[in-house]
Parts: sequence; C-alpha cells; structure tokens
Amino acid sequence: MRIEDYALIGDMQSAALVARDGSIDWLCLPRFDSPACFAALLGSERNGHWWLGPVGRRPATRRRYRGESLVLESEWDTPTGTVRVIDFMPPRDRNPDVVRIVEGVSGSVEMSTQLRVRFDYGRIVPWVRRSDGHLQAIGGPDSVWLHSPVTLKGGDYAHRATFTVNEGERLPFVFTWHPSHEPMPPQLEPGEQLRDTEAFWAEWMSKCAHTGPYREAVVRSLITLKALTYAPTGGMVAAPTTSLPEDLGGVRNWDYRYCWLRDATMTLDALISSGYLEEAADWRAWLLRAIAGRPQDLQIMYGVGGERRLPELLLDWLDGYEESRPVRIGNEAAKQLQLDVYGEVMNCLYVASERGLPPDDRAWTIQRELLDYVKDHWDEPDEGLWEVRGPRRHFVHSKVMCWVALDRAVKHVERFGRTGPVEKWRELRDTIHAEICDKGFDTERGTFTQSYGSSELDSALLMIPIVGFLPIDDPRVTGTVAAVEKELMADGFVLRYPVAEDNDVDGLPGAEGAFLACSFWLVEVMAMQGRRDEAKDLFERLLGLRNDVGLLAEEYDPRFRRLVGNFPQAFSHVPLIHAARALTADGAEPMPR
Ligand SMILES: OC[C@H]1O[C@H](O[C@H]2O[C@H](CO)[C@@H](O)[C@H](O)[C@H]2O)[C@H](O)[C@@H](O)[C@@H]1O
Repeated sequence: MRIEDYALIGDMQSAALVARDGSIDWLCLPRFDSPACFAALLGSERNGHWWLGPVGRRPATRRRYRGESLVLESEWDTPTGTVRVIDFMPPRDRNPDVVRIVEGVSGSVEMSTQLRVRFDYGRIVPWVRRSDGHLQAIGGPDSVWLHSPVTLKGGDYAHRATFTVNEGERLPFVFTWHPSHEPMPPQLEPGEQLRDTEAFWAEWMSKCAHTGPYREAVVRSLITLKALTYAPTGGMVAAPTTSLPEDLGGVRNWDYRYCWLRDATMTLDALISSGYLEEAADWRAWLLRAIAGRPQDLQIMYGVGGERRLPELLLDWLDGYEESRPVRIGNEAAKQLQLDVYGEVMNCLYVASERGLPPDDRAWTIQRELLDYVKDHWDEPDEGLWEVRGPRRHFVHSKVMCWVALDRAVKHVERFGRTGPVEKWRELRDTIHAEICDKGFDTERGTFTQSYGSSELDSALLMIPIVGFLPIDDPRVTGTVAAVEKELMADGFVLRYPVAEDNDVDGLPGAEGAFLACSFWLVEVMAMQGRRDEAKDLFERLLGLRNDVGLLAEEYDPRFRRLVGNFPQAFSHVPLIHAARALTADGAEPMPR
C-alpha cells in the first residue's frame, strides 16, 4: 500500500491506519508510543493486521469521513450489491476500542475478515482462546478481545470468517484492549458508541472559528491535529507512526510518536487561531509539568506523558516500509540542542495570552528562566530545527528564533504588564538581530544563508518575515525568498535544504522529497508579498497532494509522485491552516500566530 492509501481513526490516546482495502495495518495500544499490535505497515501481514472487506480483497470504491468527524466510511460497489464499513475509535472512556460496523447498503455482499494480532511491534504471536463466544488474544502485558456476532475460526496463526451482509443489515465488530492481568472490560454497544463519537466531533467542530475559503481542508487538518493530541496530559505527537521513510528504501526513518516542543507549539498556534483555547490551556499545563526543573535540562521533545528518556532502538525483525530499514523506535534527537524551541515556546505562550488564555504566574516564572538560558546560550552552535545529525552549526533560523524569544518576552511585558529585566531583553534582542544580519547574510548573493559562513540555503529562512524579524519588503527578505524559489524548488514544491545523494548537508545518506511545511510557508510569504495568484496556485497544488480523505505526510517525493515520511503529519497540517488564513487575510503584516 502507498502511504496515501491510508486513513486515520483515533481516540486522542492512540490511532490506527486503515488501508483503502479495509485492512488496519498500524495500531499501537494503549498509547501512541506503545508497541504496535498491528505492524503490517512496517513489515508484512505476518506482523499483525485486521482486514475486513468484500471477498476477493480490493480497494474501496470510495471513502470519506462522516461529515466533520473522524468516523471513516469505506464503500465497495460489487456485482451483487454495495457494502459499507464504518471504522472509528470512540473517545476513550476506560479501555481503547476499535469499532467496525459492516452495513449492507444494497443487494447482498459476501464479506470476509482476517485478524492477526501480533503484540510488541509484530513479534509476539499471542495465545488465543474463546470465552463465552468472544475471542481473546493474550501476550505478556497485553490482552485484546473481539466481540462480534460473526464467529472467526483459527488456522495458520490467524482468525478468519466469511459471511454475507444483506441490504439494511448491520454487523458490528468491537476490538478492545486491556492490561492482561485485568478482567474482560464491559462490552460496548456499537450503535450507541457511533452516535456518541459523532456527537463528540460535532461538539468539537461547533467551536471552530475558521471562516472563509478552503474550509473543508482546514477542518480536516484541525480534526487531524486534535486526533494527535494525547487527551490525558495535553501533550501531542508529531505523527502517529514511526519509520515511514523520507527516502523510499533509505535510512531516513524516524519515530514521530513523541511531543516535540516545536511541532506542539506550532500545532497550538493553529488551534488557538481557529478558536481552540482549551487545548492551549491543557498544553501549557503539560509543558509546565514536562519542563519543570532546571532550564538547562529542557529537552526539545518528550514522551506524551512528559517522559524524558526516548532511547533509539532498531526493530530488526521488521523489514521496514517498502524495505526502508532500519525501523526505529525512540528518537535520539531528544538529546540535541535546538535553540529555536525557545522562540517557539515564548511565541506560542504570547499568542495564547493575546487570544485570552488566563495568565499563570508559574508559566511566567518558567518563561523568565527560559530567557535566562537563551541569554547564556544563544551564541552557541546547535543542531537546528531540522535536527541534523552532522556537526553543530550556527543556524540562522535558530538565532532568529532566539530573537523571537526575546521579542515576545518584551511584548509580554509591554502588553500584559508582566515584570522582568525588559531593558536587558531589548538590548539582547538588538544584539542578536545585528549579529544575524552581519554573519548570516551573504551580501554578494543577496540572501540569508543556512548557517553563518555557509553557502547553502534553507527554507526555514522563509520564517524571517513570518515571525516579524524583518518586514516583508526588506530587500534582504526579497533576496532570500527569490533565492529559495530559484534554488530549492523541486517540481514546483520546496525542499528544506539542498539534500542530494552526493552532498552531506544533514549528516545522513540518501536524498529526500519536498518538505510540505516549507512549501506552505512559501504560500504564506507569497501572500504577504502581494503575489496572491501565485500563492493561491501553489496552495491549490499542495491541496492536490492530500489523499482522498484529506491527509498529508511530512514530504512529497516528486521523483515518484508519492507522499513520503510519517503520516499524517502535524507539521504539514499546521502550515496548511496558516496558509489558508494568509490567503484570506489582507496585507503584508505578519499573521498573529
Ligand atoms: O532529518 C533528520 C531528523 O528528522 C526528524 O526530524 C524531523 O521531524 C521532527 C518532527 O516532526 C521535526 O520537528 C524536525 O524539524 C524534522 O527535521 C527526526 O525526528 C530526527 O531524529 C532526525 O534527526
């Protein structure tokens, strides 16, 4: 299956990927970052999956989400009739459930299902038994139950059934996880769960403040971002998958099931600007707990519960998506120095205050400590927002975001009467600004560069006008935007930096596709420059990369015309929302974000 063949369902604690042919190929329980019980996505069906569809196994004729919800409907037209499968995960009460309801739409259709549970990322074949007519699979700490009027029979380490569904009939399947030492959880009534799940999403969408064009794309992005939040703590994952390759067949395979301060703050900016302040309050509480302690111990990412240790492990029993090895869990980038996150956190908390998030003294105390850290470390080299695995550098974007940290602190004082050494912050803000303009700008080429003294470009430089570091009509901005457009485009989309088989910009072998976030940033910048037609054209081409249910991965590889990287990716859906807003706004001022 291609990455774009998957749809997402989730319960704000974990998520599953449902293939176009009705197979659930990825599901981690009970949390986003728990071991997968279906890992066919990164190996084969032998690593666990749950297929449900008409016999003969073929892609659905059409799929959609039911209205503005995360309830998926796949329909197959067959020679004998039409059948619908409704897939969803009810927002969690106690145990995680996947509910699948088969509905006869017309005629009668012969259906089939195959369930292979493999705990621990496809490695553990569970012990399966039947109790009171229900199927239970147990392996170590995990237990799952399948409740259904359809009886599945075992053989060849899988459970299968074939059955007929007639017009007007409904046959439910409910798959429930619980810790294996606990008794079977109470059974759900699937029809009631469907109503409640739809009501949950309707209620959440009723708060959406987005007006203007592109509503459908913005709404799907908002729902996807909400699905990536971890409800118990307020944390949010960058994507629900690990190791979907940025380079098909290559080694650029990373685990995104963690809470990056960068991705999370950007997600919040998008949610806040769309009217969702509650998520901002939850995330601020998560942040304060996660970073509690000494500011020098701040990490750039955490587990969704605030965990700090995310050691990288290789799962050698998985072949990888289209043989893209290694499959990694954990992420060593957690230990990197990425100075931009200080600016992102300060900006996000400032925007939240502007939008009415009530003040919190503890939050301000921590912000002041973060500023102390910036004061002492802004002039050090770091790994930057792209988390390069090569040597540290003086990344221009990192320094710009240090400027943002101080700028938003000053504004916080000016606007909300907070106290702090504001004169010192102003001075340092000016010092950083002057150094960037001096050391990060190539006067001969008329462009800012990726790092001090380098000749490389970087699309993160598009953030310079977006965050308000320089005005959009400053010649240095004009030159940088022109250079990015000239040198970093592939098939009309934007690369983050000039990565190719024969250079070593990021310390990794192989190449990668166009980075979708950067392409959306260019839309925003073009809109600010008054190039509305070009901005609209690029934006609509980007929308054309979404799959049939509106989802985007991290990158698009123009060589293969395919989405690549983890999926669906918050870092792509966030700038989609900002770009849509920029196209409805008027003028060259940076968007409040
Ligand atoms: O390119 C190498 C790095 O790739 C990943 O980082 C990317 O994903 C992050 C999560 O969305 C994002 O915050 C970052 O800007 C991206 O470069 C990976 O997580 C890193 O371990 C890896 O070094």
